[in-house]
Amino acid sequence: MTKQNVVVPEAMAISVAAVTNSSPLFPYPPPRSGCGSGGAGGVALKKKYLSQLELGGARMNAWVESMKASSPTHAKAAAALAAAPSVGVQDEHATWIMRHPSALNKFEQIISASKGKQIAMFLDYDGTLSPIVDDPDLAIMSDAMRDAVRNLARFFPTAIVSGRCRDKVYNFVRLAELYYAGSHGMDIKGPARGPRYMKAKAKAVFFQPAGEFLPMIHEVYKVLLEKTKSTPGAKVENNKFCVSVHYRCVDEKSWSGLAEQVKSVLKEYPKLRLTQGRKVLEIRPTIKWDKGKALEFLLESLGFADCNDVLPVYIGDDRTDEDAFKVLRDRGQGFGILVSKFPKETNASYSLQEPSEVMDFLLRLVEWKRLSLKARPSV
Ligand SMILES: O=P(O)(O)OC[C@H]1O[C@H](O[C@H]2O[C@H](CO)[C@@H](O)[C@H](O)[C@H]2O)[C@H](O)[C@@H](O)[C@@H]1O
Repeated sequence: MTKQNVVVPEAMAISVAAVTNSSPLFPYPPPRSGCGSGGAGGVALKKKYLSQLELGGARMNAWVESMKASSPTHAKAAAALAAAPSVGVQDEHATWIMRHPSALNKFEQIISASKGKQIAMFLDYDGTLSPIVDDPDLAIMSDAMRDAVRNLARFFPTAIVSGRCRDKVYNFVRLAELYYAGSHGMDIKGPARGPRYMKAKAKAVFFQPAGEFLPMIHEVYKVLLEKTKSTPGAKVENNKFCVSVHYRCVDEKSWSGLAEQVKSVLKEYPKLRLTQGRKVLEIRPTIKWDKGKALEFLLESLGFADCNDVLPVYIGDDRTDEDAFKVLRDRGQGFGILVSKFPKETNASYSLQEPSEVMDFLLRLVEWKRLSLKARPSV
């Protein structure tokens, strides 16, 4: 195993929480953020765990623990919460909600922060605009959600930022007026014409920072298809600049075998790395590009580089969205909104429980904008 394709920090942090059961928070660390590492105790745990990982044998366990923890819907995680003293759990939940209040409850606060600024919307797809389902090909977005997003884009520049390849996510969303960043931001394309309200500010957008990896990703996709076909329920998805290996429908007993299969393939590709999403292993180029970088790139393309008159709002449910939440937090600009029913460590400022709440939030934004335009004195 070469160094390039080991993603110790994410897997390790997840596993520490999962293995030690030190907190009723669902194990969902923001990658590379250092946030929620648990102070000195957390560092000690990480060190201890790192040495376990270095023992080699434990490394696979770490991956499997991490895979188990990768979706808050995991039955055992839910059972663990149910078994924990309910007062403690409730306290933890209340504390978490205080730190990441509902974006619906704090709508006025969000709006008042947007005074004099153009709101720009960034939306993840799976788990945010469409509910999580077993078959990735059936993650259909409702017509009502599509209408909400269509109306949103009439007032605010709107981008979909997804781990799926751009064509696939476009086929689900089917709104030509949006910006799309597929393959975790490695394939960005804007609409033929920028939004009218952006005047001449917005530039034409097309950017593929991982172009040179295309043949390699395609090859790895084919190898993984072959390699994993002995694992019932495993599904390999070609996302153009990255590959997803789904294990949502794989028997838990086979997870470690599947992780082993994937890692044995990756040994041959030191320029690729492995990350995790919700019951999915993601294989992607080692380039320093993620949803956070895509967000910055889009803001610049929209004419908002180094300027204060924009309020970016990013809504997402997954670990990969943490890169974008962190960018907003570091810039001290705009807000991240995490979609989750359960407390998770996050760089987001606000929370929403599920896609239906995301839709309510988008509808309220549209309604607020309509009313504020109506209330404007005519010149
Ligand atoms: O960034 P996203 O738009 O959230 O994409 C992340 C991955 O989403 C999809 O997988 C997830 O949703 C599936 C459908 O609900 C679910 O079956 C799977 O378990 C989830 O991981 C998509 O299929 C992946 O390619 C994306 O990378």
